[in-house]
Amino acid sequence: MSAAEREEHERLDACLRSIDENSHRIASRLNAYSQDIRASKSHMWEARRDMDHIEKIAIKQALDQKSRQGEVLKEQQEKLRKLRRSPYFGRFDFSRRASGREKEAIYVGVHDFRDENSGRTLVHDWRAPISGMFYDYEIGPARYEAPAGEVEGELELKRQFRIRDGRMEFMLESGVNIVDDVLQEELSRSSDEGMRNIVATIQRDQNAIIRDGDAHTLIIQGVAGSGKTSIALHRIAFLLYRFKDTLTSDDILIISPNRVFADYIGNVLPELGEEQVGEIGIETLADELLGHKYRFQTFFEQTSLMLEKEDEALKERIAAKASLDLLKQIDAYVEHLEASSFSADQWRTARRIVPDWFFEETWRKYRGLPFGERVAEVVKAAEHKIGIYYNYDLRTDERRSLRGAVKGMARKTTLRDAYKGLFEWMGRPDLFRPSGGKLEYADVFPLIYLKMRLEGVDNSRKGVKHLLIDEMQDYTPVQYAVIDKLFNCRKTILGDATQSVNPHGSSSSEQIQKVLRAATRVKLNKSYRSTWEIMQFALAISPNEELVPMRRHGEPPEIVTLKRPAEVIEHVARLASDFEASPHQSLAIIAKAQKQAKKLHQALDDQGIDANLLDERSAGFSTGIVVCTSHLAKGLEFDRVVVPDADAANYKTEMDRNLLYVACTRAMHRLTVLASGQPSPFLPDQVAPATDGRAG
Ligand SMILES: Nc1ncnc2c1ncn2[C@@H]1O[C@H](COP(=O)(O)OP(=O)(O)OP(=O)(O)O)[C@@H](O)[C@H]1O
Repeated sequence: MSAAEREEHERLDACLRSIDENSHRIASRLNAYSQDIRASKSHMWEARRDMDHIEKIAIKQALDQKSRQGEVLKEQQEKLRKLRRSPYFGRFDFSRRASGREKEAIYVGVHDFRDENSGRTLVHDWRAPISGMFYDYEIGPARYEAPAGEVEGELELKRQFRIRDGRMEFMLESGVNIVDDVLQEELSRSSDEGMRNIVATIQRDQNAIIRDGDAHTLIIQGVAGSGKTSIALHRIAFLLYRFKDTLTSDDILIISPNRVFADYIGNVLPELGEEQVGEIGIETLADELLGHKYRFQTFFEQTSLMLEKEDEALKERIAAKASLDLLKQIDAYVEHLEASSFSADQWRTARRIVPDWFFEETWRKYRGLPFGERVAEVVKAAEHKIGIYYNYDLRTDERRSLRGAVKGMARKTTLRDAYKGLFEWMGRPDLFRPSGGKLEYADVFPLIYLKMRLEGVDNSRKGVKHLLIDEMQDYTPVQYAVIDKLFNCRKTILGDATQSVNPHGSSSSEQIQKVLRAATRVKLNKSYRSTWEIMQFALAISPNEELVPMRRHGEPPEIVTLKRPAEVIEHVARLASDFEASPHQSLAIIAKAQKQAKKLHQALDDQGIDANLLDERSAGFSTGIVVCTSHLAKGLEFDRVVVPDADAANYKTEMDRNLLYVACTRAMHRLTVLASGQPSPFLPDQVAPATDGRAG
C-alpha cells in the first residue's frame, strides 16, 4: 500500500468513526425523546381527570412537537446510514490565492457531513459552490463562485474513490483522465432497475448545464445517450440545493412521456437525497385542463395509427394543428365569434328601462368567462343598475325575465361546436375528424387554446415554479405555446430531434426557442450509453456529424438475415436464452409497432420464454426480458437489444428511420438486428470494424 493509499484509508476510517459517533448521539437523543414522550403520555393518562382542557391541549402540542423533532432526527439518522456506505467519491486540494491560507483538502460526496465535535466539514455536498471545481478543473489554476464572490487559487491534487459499504474499493491518483477512467468503468457496468445517479463522473459540459442557476428556460438538445435526462434530474437536485429557501420539491413538475419512463427515473432524486417531485403525463394534464369533459385519442394511439397505414390526410391534419399559424387563426376566429356573440336590446319592467348599450358594454366587460357566468354577471350588473338608478329591487319573476332576456341576447356555443366551427370558418372542415366521439390527439391542444381564449381554463398547477419537460421533440409548437401560457415559470426542456416518433407533429430546439422567448439553447454531443461499435452502427442509420461516441469498445452489432419469418422467433428465443446465461440484467426486443410487439410476445410465451410486454398502460420499468416498441423504449436503456423484422418492407419511411435509430440506441453493450427478407436500406451494409476512428 502506498503512502497516499495509507493516508486515504486512515482518512476514511476517521470519517466513518465520526459518522458513527454522530449516529450514536442521534440514537441516544431519539431514545431520550421516546422516553419523554412515553412519560408525558402516561402522565396525561394518570392525571386526565384533574387536568382542564387547556392543560391537555398544551401537553398534546408538546407531544406533537417532540414527535416532529423525532422525525427530523430519524431523517438525519437515515442520511448518516446512507453516508456511511459511501461518504465521498472525490478529493481535491485547493489553495486560495488571495488569503495565503494553507491548502485545504476538499472531499466531495452526495451530501455534506460535518463533524459535530470539531465543527469541521468532512464532506462537501457535490452541489456546494466549492465542489464545482472537482468537475471543472484538472491540476492547475482554478476558481469558483462563492456566495461572497469569486475565489481563485490552485488545484494541487485530485483523487477519485469508489467506497462501497464503508470499504474503499479503489482510489485513483490525479491524472488528466482521472474522471474518464472511472467513467469507462461506470459505463461498462450492467443496467440497473432504474436510472442511477452520476454524481461521481459528471462531465464538464454537463456540469455547466446542471449548475446554470440563471437561465430562465433551458432547452437541452442532446444526442442519444448524452445524459440529458440524468443531467436534467441532477439539475433539479442542484436547484433545490441552491435555492433551498424559495424552492421545494413540491414546486417542481415533470411532464414525462409515460408511466414506465416516470418509474425508470423515479429513483434518481431520492438517491440524491431529495424528495420525489410531481410528475404528470401530457394527456392527464390536457384532460385536467379540459375539465375531464372530452374523450380523445392518446399520442400512443396516434403514433400507432400512423405506423399502420400511410394516411396523407392524417399527416396533413397533424401538421396543420402543430403549426403556430393555427393559433393566429384561432385568435382571429375568437374575435369573429365575439363580434357575433351578442345582439343587445333594451329591457324594461314597468317604467324602468335598461338600455341596449348598457348590456353591450357589460357583456364586453366580462369577456373570457364561461357562458353561464358571463350571463350571470350581466344580469347582476343590470339589477344593480336598476337598484341604484330607480331605487327599486327586482321581484323574483322580474329577475327571471331579465335573465331570460340576457340569455336571448347572447349566442350560446358549446366549446366543442366552437372548435368544430373553427375549421368551417377557416374553409377547411376536412381538418376536423373526430372518430367514435373521440377527438384526434392533434386536436387536444388547439382545443385547450381555444378554451383559454373563450372561457379560461382551471389550472390547478399554477403554483409550479420549475417545469421539466423530457422528450421535447414529441410536442408541437402549439403545445409549447399553450404550456408557456399555463406555466409562467422557469423550465428545463430536453430532447433530441432525431428521436422524434412523429415527424409531422414534433419540434426542434430552434422551433421551441421561437415559442419560448426567454429560452437559452445548449447542446450535448457526446454520447455515453452505447459502445463505440453500437454508436457507429446507429450513425449509419441516422448520420450526425456532431455526435461524438464514447471510446468504449464492445462486440460489433450483428445483422442476421433469415430466410423465413418463422425463423425470427427461433432466433429471438436463442438470443433470449443466451441472455439468460449472461451476467447482463436486461434484454429488450424492440418492435416497430405495438401489434408486432404483441405477436412477438405471444410467440415467445408459446416457447416458454418469460418476457414482459410493455404497452401504453404499463406502469413500471423492470429488468429481465422486455418486449416493447421504439415509442415506449424511448428514454430507456438495456444491456442488450434485439430489433426483429428490420426488413426493407418494415422500415422504409423517414419516421421508420427514426424509430430504428431509437431502438438501436437503447443498447448499452450488445445489439442484434434481424431481417427475414431484404434488410432495411437504413441499415449499414457491413458492421464497422472496432477501430477508434473519430471516437472522442
Ligand atoms: N457523466 C456521466 N457519468 C456516468 N454515466 C453517464 C454520464 N452521462 C451519461 N451517462 C450515462 O449514459 C446513459 C444515458 O443517459 P441518459 O439516459 O440520461 O441520456 P439521454 O441523453 O437522456 O438519452 P436518450 O435521449 O438516448 O434517451 C445513462 O446510463 C447514464 O447513466
